[in-house]
Amino acid sequence: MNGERLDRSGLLLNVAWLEPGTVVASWRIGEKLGVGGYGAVYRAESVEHPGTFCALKLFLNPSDVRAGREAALLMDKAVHPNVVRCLGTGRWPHPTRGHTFLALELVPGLPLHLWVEEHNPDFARLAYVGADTALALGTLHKRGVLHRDLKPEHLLIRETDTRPMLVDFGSGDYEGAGTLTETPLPPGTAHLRSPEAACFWLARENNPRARYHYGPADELYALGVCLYRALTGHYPFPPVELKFMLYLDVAYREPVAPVDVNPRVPRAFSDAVMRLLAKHPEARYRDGEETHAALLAAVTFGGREPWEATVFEWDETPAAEVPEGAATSKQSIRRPPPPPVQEQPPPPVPEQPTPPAPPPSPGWSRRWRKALVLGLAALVALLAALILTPHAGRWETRERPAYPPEHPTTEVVRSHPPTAVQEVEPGTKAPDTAPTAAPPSPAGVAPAATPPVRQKDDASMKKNGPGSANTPEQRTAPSKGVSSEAWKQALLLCLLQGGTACAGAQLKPQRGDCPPEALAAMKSLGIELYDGREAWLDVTKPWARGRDNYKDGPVISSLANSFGDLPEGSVLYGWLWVTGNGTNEEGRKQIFGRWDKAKLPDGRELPVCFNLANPDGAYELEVGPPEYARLPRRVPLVAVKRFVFED
Ligand SMILES: Nc1ncnc2c1ncn2[C@@H]1O[C@H](COP(=O)(O)OP(=O)(O)OP(=O)(O)O)[C@@H](O)[C@H]1O
Repeated sequence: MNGERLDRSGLLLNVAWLEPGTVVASWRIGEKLGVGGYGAVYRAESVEHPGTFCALKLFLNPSDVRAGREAALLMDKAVHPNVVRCLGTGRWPHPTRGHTFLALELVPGLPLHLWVEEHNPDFARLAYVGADTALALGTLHKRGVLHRDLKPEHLLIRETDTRPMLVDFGSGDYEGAGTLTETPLPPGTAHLRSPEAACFWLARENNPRARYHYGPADELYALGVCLYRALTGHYPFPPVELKFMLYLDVAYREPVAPVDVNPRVPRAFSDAVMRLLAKHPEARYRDGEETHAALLAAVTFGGREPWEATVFEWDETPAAEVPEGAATSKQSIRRPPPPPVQEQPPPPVPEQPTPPAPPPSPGWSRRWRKALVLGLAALVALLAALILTPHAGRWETRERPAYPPEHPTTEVVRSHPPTAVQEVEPGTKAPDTAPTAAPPSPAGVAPAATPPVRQKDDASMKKNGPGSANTPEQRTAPSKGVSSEAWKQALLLCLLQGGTACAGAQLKPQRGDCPPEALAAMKSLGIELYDGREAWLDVTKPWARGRDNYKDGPVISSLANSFGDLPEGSVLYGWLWVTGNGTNEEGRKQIFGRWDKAKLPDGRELPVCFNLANPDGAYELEVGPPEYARLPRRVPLVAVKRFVFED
């Protein structure tokens, strides 16, 4: 059938319903392979070269800008053995006003989730699929290409060799590409959004100017969701939930570990997926390459038996039900029940000394209250799990502004290489040698401040012996139910991940010199020592109005005004010590805080040494309960050359 006869304008055709035999350019339409929100995909045969097939994707809307974007990516920037190739493109039925079509390499096979449920592969095969996908994503990311809509439906497993093939780059992004949406989040699928994206949306849903910057860490999270779905037959959080509730879950609720949904899953596989699903991007694998290596290592060193098992149990149809004449019984998988909704401990919400600010609208008020209660519930419950030991300390002594020489002559002892420059002063108690819980740092950037020292070993860290649970990749996921052990592990995880919504163990700030790299970085940024600015204390609590409660632990802040060449909005990574620091001479409660890394809006990361303090070095704090501090949203900070605390 000729397209011109179907619609002369070439604009009003419903290309999702083309009859088999319709000729589109030089391709004859066959069976429909799929219809998505933007395009219909058909198996098509070349008219000129019978026996040559392609997957012909026709965009439903002739003026859809995704078409050009997908063609540009598939024919140039995203060319990769794990990405479907584009053989040609054009418009139909009108050569300029018609629907854009892409002739794509035909991938005979099934999307990831259906492939697993149809073929029930062994775990090793699935891990290789995950590893290959991670490596492909890593390569694309290095080229500045992001898929942005990674989901099981867009990961086809090629029938012939089980190679994972990425399809649908219509939402993809690359350097110089324009924006596709006028909403805070870029195009994508709700249940594959990362926690940081969900958090961004929760805070800025109604802000027409807010734009989330989607990055490789979001994509690694989405890969984690795809693998979770493959391993368990379910998503970490039910996609059917209302978007608001789903985003709350994604942002703040720990998913049940795959091994706790499907006990057949090898522990190391489950842990790797949980690491991809970490709430904090820096607790995930650094990139696709690291994810690839981790998955391969898990298979290689994991012992053959668990990896040779099939993902699901086979559910044999009883012989009596096999239709007469059938050669064998039809096998299907037995899918485990969905992840149990993790019980949360009752929220012992502390009294609010200050009345909350008036809400913008009744609807919002209810939402934010719910978010706040959920967040506080998690926070208080997690904190209750650890025994805290108080520690006394004092604010840094101020010195005259002067940059020390690039390489200070002071003798320094690197007691926690490579994370700190720590000065041990005569008569000072040596730092605890217990495992440290430093905020994660990117490779090559040494945090300026000495990592906090745990005063008490966490039981969950000791339990499994050396090397078993003190890094995110080694942690044991919380089991079903809410044993205090599970919460302790969750707490430890949160600490390592840098989630400020999580409570912290009692940690001790240590004195130490600001590392030369940080001093040099601050100098190069034109930041004067002891000069100060302000920061929005907690970017992960966007709903916080007025003051909010803080426990010991990592904090992610953003610069409220430019500081030298450090632009406003730069992200600051730091740590708060709010408990057990005693009171100052006026009886005010003392807290410590410092930031040791800044991430600029252009993605550069630089070590810094910023102290939480106003220019006088003393922080005004309301007197409050001993175990937390009520801190304002906006706090002062000051550039320092040493962190000095008295024991
Ligand atoms: N090259 C291909 N080979 C085989 N099947 C394909 C190919 N490309 C796409 N498909 C099938 O067609 C479906 C729809 O394709 P695609 O996702 O590109 O369309 P879309 O309208 O952009 O979808 P979405 O709404 O998910 O964005 C896919 O999920 C897949 O099952």
